[in-house]
Amino acid sequence: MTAQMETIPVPMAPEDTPPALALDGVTKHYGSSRGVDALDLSVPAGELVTLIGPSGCGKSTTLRLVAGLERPDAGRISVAGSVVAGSGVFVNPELRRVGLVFQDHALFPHLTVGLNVQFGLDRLSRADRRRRAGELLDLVQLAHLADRYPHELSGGEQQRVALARALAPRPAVVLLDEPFSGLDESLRAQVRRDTVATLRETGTTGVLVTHDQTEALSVGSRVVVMHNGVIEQADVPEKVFERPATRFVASFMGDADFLPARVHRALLTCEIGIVSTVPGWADSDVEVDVVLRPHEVALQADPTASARVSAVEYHGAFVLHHVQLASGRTLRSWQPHIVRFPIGTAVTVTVTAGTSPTLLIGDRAVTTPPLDARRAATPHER
Ligand SMILES: Nc1ncnc2c1ncn2[C@@H]1O[C@H](COP(=O)(O)OP(=O)(O)OP(=O)(O)O)[C@@H](O)[C@H]1O
Repeated sequence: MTAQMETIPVPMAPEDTPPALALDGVTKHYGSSRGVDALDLSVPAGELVTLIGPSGCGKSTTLRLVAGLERPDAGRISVAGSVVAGSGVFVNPELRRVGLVFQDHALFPHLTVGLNVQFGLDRLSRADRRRRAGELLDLVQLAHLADRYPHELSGGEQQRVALARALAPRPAVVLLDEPFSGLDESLRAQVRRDTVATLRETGTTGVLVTHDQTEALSVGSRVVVMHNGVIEQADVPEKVFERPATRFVASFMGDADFLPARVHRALLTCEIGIVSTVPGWADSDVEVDVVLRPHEVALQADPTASARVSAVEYHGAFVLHHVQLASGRTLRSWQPHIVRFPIGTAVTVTVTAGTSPTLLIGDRAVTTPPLDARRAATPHER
């Protein structure tokens, strides 16, 4: 039988549906320390956004502001079209239609699984509470554990209960703060798949905070990269990885090396030679930095080459080679597990065919030549 990949369709909201979550110039400072600054973000209904950035970049502050655990200094937050903070409004957390799932699950230890899931449903009748909790426990396949207490569950089961509890009141948006980081590696991938499937199945809008680049890229229909309290880039995963908007995003989302380079007559060259053509840059002569990722860098043993393998890291399926160029700069190259050049091997370094790398001027990516880089092509170049 042929294996088939199952794709889960993302529910599309009607065009006139307001975003499930909108942040408009949201700012929060703690004394002289910047929590977040002028955040703008719109999350359409049904979308699962991942929020990633280094420690202290403002991820938790963003979630806390949306949940109503902090008040913004400026800006406005709307949930499903209603302002919940800003413009003189502050809606209390329990009235915001925002669900929360934390890393430590934060289940009530003295309540059974069933009662944990019923917790936020106090406006329903007792019978309706039980029915709704039952539906959610069915959804996360834990109905048989409804009478257990949290300490009688595995970490993965506790995480599913926390998700069921967050979804039970039909929130407009669920915030998930590193929900898988307390789970061991073997369980993590399965719980992650189950969680994403549950969110998709229920058409729930989610904002998931993670430290893990692979998780951010594989789970999010959009990835929001934060740095120093601001959003550096918010885009589909392919764009964030393949077309990073800034030097920071290029280096934070995956491995990246940077080499000084020049675009001259639409040819991108750097220390390793011609890298690619750059359509649209025919009239430019400009210094840039080129971003090269290890999977784009090819190596070939060549005793006459000036580059040397300086370190080799075995990663199982692939072997990461560090190569020192004549200038002393280093590039990295992924090789399949059967290729392992000994340290000191002289190698020719090229860029794999079809690569069109990101170019940076200063810390920003550029796709068109800067105006002052246009030059009058000399007659013999025409
Ligand atoms: N209650 C607070 N008082 C003072 N400063 C705070 C407070 N909460 C957060 N900060 C500061 O705001 C900035 C953003 O913190 P935040 O917790 O949002 O970062 P984070 O991206 O969630 O980090 P981590 O990944 O480590 O959890 C940091 O500089 C932090 O020190």
